[in-house]
Amino acid sequence: MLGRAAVSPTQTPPTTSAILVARRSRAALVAMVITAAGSSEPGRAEPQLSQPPVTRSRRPLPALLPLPELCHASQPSKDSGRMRSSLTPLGPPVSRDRVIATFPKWYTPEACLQLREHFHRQVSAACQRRNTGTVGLKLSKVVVVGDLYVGKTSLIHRFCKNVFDRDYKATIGVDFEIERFEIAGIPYSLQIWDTAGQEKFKCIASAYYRGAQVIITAFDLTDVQTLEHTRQWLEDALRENEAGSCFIFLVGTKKDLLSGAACEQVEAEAVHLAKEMQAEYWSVSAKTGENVKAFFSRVAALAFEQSVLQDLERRSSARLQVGDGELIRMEGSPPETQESKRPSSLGCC
Ligand SMILES: Nc1nc2c(ncn2[C@@H]2O[C@H](COP(=O)(O)OP(=O)(O)OP(=O)(O)O)[C@@H](O)[C@H]2O)c(=O)[nH]1
Repeated sequence: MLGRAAVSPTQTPPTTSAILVARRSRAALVAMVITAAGSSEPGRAEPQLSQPPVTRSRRPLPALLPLPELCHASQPSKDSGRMRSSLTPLGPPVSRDRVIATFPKWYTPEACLQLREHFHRQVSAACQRRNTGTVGLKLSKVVVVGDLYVGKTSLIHRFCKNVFDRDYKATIGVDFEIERFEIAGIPYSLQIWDTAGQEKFKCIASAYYRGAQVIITAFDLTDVQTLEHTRQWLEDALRENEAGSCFIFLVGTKKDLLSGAACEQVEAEAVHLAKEMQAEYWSVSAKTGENVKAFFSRVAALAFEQSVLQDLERRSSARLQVGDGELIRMEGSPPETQESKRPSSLGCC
């Protein structure tokens, strides 16, 4: 399991800024920066819920800081249903259900970031020519935020591990999973960050918002207050990122708990808010798995397209045409600045 520390609640946890390096069960090597949240002890946080009854088993998790290059090289090797991409000679094969050949569709056209049904023309051409630069080596950061108990962890676990746990274990600080895809024949990875919804861990979690390519704001379809809070969650996440640099998704969870009519009513409200937030809207259920794979495929495809377009743009702007048309390649253009530019052709946030 990536992003989870094997620290028992009974163990005395390391104090502020103690850095551990551990070998994870999925052979990931990560550096874990453990920081105490206020006066609360990492790994011993008691979920503070005003509402639902909870199982008091805890997720003894400190904040985790991955080393992207190590994480990328240390993916889980599940045996079944894998395809080996010709472009990933070093990594294990990508699971069949992570292969995206056609552009995944939106949930509702009323609140969607991209109405196209096909990959961007330039992106398709670049993929066909295998001219996608360093995109295949990139880990795109996805940050999931929202109130406690809305089902952020459950959503990620349903997608990454195909499991659902009825018991609530509060996330302490942050946690992450890495999912590898093959999109239009090109390897691509998402680093999906699960953040704590509890107020007292917000200071830890917010330290990990920076550099997000995708922000997922989650709310519970059965609790309208959590929808109202998404605005604030988004604001906090955007504060740590460059304006216009992130794809934003608004996701209603626990769809299985609502009847069709009740769901439609909340969805109408959520779609309205999504438009204001310039977000794409989805309703999902981690319990039944409804829409979970389709949703993350959409996230991966949009992030991939953006990465390819940015890479093409970065490479073309690094060339200066001179004299009789000879090209000079400029080395060392600042990658951060270039990376953070959203291509206008994507037409989103
Ligand atoms: N019926 C149903 N229950 C769900 C669903 N998703 C999550 N839950 C339940 O809701 C509770 C909270 O889920 P979590 O995924 O732990 O919530 P969280 O948002 O990660 O909470 P924090 O880590 O505290 O921020 C758990 O008891 C889950 O079993 C769903 O799709 N359907």
